[in-house]
Amino acid sequence: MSGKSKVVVIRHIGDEALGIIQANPNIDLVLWKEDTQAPRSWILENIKGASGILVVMGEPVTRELVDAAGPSLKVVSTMSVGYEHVDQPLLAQHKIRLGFTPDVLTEAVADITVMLAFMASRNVGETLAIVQEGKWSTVPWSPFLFTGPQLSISGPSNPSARTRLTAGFLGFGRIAQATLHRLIAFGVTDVLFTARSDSSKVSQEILDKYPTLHSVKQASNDELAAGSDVVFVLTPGGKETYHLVGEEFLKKMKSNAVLVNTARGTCVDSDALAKALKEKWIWAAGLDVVEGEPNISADHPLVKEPRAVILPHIGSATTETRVGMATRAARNIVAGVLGEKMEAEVDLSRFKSTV
Ligand SMILES: O=CC(=O)O
Repeated sequence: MSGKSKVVVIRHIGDEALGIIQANPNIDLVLWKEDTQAPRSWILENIKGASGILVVMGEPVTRELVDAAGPSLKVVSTMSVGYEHVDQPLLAQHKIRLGFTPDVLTEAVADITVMLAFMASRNVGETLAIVQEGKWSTVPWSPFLFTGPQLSISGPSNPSARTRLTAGFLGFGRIAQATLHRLIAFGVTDVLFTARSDSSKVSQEILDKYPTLHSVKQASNDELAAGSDVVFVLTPGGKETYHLVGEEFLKKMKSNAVLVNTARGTCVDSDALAKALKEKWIWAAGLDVVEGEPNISADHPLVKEPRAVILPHIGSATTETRVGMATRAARNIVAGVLGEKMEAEVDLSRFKSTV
C-alpha cells in the first residue's frame, strides 16, 4: 500500500481533467484509459479500497458498487448535472459525498433546446432525410409544402402572423431561464412555468429583466399544456417527474404546439407521445432524450414518427462544455477525497443517515 488515496476514473475524461487529479501527490489514479465504457467487472475489481470514484452519466452507482469499494469510499463524483443513476439514499446512509457538474453545461443545453424547438416546428427531421436520400427533385417547391408553425414574431409587415407567442417551461431552473433568454430574441411574448413553490418573485424578476414580455406566470401543468405554443421539459428526472408528460398532458396541448425534451427521457411517456404525433394532437416534438436510451432502435414508435426530431443525448456536447464538466468533476473528486468543500455537491441531508 502506498498510503495514498485511490481514485478510480471509469472513462478517459481528457488530459486537462486527469491532470488535476494526477497533480495531487496524495492521490493514486486508477484509470480506464479507453474512451469507451469501462466493463462493470473492471469497475468492481478496481474500486476495492478506493476513496473516490468518478463516473459518467448512466453508470449505476448502486449497492453492488458501494459494497465492492468497502468502507474507504468517501466520494462519488459524477460528470453530469443529473444524478438519477446514483442511489442517493444509499450514499447518505454510508456518509459518502456526491459531486456533480451543474452550471457549466447550462448554455450548451439551452442552445440545443432552442435548436430542437425550431427543428421540430420546421420539419427538419423529415426534410433533411429527403435531401440525404437524394429525393429533393421529387418535392419541388410548393407554397405550403413542409410549412410548420413559426416560433417567432414577424412584425407588422405580415398581418397574418401571430402577434403573441407563449413558451411553457416544465421546470424553471437555470437551463429553462437560459432558454428563455435566447427566445426573447425571437419575440416570445408570454411565459408560463411550473415550480414547486410560490414563485411570484421569480415572475416579477423575469418581467423586470425582459421588458418586452407581456406576461410571466406560474401555472399548473394543465394550464401550461393548454396555453403554450411550445412546451419545454426541463425538470430533473427521477420518480417525481416520471411521465410528467403523458396522454392527459398531450391531449390538452394545442394542436400546433411543439414539445421539446432536453431533460430526462423518463419525464415523457414515449408511447403517449408517439400516439399524440400519429393522431396529430400536437404538431411535433424535439427530443434529446428518450425513455430507455440508448437502446432506441429504428423501429421504436417515436423514431418512426416523421414529426419527431430525435438526437442521441448530445445536449452538453460542445468541446468547451465537456472540458468544463470534466475538470469540474475532477476538482470535485479531489476536494471530496481531501475532505474539502466541493465546487458542486448534491445535498444528501434529506436522506436520513442511519449509519
Ligand atoms: O444530461 C446530461 C447531464 O446530466 O449532464
